Amino acid sequence: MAPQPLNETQIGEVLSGLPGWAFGDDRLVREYTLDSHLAAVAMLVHIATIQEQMDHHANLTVTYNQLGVAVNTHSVGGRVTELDTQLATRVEEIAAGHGAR
Ligand SMILES: C[C@H](O)[C@H](O)[C@H]1CNC2=NC(N)=NC(=O)C2=N1
Repeated sequence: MAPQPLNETQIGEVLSGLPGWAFGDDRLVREYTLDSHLAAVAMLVHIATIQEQMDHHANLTVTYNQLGVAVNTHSVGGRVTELDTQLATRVEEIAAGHGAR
C-alpha cells in the first residue's frame, strides 16, 4: 500500500522527537555541521548506504563541512510520509557517531 502523507499535526509530533529537524518546502530538513569536509562526505556515504537499504532517498548536499538532508516521498507527489520520518530517524541515529552537530 502506498504511504499516506502526514498532516501538519502529525509532522509537528514527528519533529518534537527529531531535534534540529524542521519542515520546509514540503520536506523534512536538517543541516549538520561536521568537523571537516571529509567527515561530511563520510556521513553522506553512510546515509547513502542506509538509503539504498531502505529504497528511500533524500536530497543530500555537501558544502565544505556542512551536510544538508532534505526528504519527502516522490511517489505521493512530494509530501512527507512515514518513510521520511523513518529515514530521518535513521540519520539521527548515526549523526553523533560522525561528530555531526
Ligand atoms: C522504484 C523505487 O522504489 C522508487 O523510485 C523509490 C526510490 N526512492 C525514493 N525516494 C524517495 N524519497 N521517494 C520515493 O518515492 C522513492 N521511491
